[in-house]
Amino acid sequence: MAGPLEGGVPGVAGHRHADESLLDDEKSMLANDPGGMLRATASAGAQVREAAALAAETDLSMLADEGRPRAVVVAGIGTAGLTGSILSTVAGPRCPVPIIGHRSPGLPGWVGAADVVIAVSASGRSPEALAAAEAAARRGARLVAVGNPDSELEAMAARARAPFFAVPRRAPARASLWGLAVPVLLAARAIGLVKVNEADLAETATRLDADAERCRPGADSFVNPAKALALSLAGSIPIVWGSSPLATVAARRFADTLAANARYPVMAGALGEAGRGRVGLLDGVFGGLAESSRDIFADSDTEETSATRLRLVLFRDGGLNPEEDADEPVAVEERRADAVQTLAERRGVRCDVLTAEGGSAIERLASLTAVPDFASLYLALAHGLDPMAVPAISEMKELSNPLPEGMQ
Ligand SMILES: O=P(O)(O)OC[C@H]1O[C@](O)(CO)[C@@H](O)[C@@H]1O
Repeated sequence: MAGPLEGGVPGVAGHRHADESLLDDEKSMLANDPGGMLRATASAGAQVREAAALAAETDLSMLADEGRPRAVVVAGIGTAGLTGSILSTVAGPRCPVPIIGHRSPGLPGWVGAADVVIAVSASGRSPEALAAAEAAARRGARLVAVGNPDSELEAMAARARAPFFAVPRRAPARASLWGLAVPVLLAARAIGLVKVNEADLAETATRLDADAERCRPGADSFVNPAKALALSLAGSIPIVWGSSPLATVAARRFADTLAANARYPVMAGALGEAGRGRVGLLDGVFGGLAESSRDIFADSDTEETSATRLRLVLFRDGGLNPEEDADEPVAVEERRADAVQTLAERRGVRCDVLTAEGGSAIERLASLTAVPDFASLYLALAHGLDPMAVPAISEMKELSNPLPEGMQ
């Protein structure tokens, strides 16, 4: 096994090869996760409950009173930005109002008084969310803000007399997905765009709790689906495809957490789109060609057996009310998912399948994010990486942000 990187970039340390034994000992795993990402991820169910309680205390009457908006813009970056995709998929294709995710500072030029802007930022200070909130207030759009209490975003919402969901920041944004997403959904519910009810939220929270229990650090790999998924992806280039729009949101989320926590390069997207192009990867040097040149009797250190390979992760979603809810018949999505599994099998590319469960869109989404979230943490830990501190993100901020005045 390769040792930690030496003499490299400060703060960049870890093992080139995943070490399964690092996932055996709960105590040392927790020590290797000093920022508490495992604990924060296990709080997903509690985040749903807390956000639902928060919404009950937030006065959203100003949103509801002004009736249906022309469009809803969800502004934010990273995990905050993903909440826009979540809202869009929960609202479904029959939603009468366009829902637009906006991930750069400010707002599109057409946004005005007829629209609703939901500005989301876990820290309450991303330039993307702040500039959107400021532009929304200036242009007279209805504004709702979601983020850290006592932040610039809260102050901006107060100045604009806009509702603010104060989501306490206890972990990095990527471990706070549910705390950010639920207020966005409940703001959209107040304007009649989604049908999330209290039972859906309670069932989603219960499911997230149950998955956190199955994926707990003390559970061994053979009973812990997240450790098993992490080890199955170790050393590979994962491809994550979603069979439906909802499953695709979960696939993109997995790509984000695998990249930020485990620092793995991932390709993710909709299977429908992939089937017209990217599915060709299965035939290429990391796919079928790598598998066909593998010598199963060779020493495991030889180039042939240790070559980087693709691993397919397929998120399947049978759909809930296919006739009413989807543009594409579920049977088509299912046939496509069966087909890609056959393609992978024919080429010897390993495929892990996760199937959505639950009675509402939000619960089905949760059922496709819980195990993968934990898997991204276990993959980081198996490589000796701290899943929280990402030197490249801090360095990127440092190098790209201008120095404060007087320090140039
Ligand atoms: O939700 P925030 O605090 O606005 O941060 C936006 C994004 O920026 C990061 O903090 C990285 O700088 C991500 O982790 C996060 O999703």
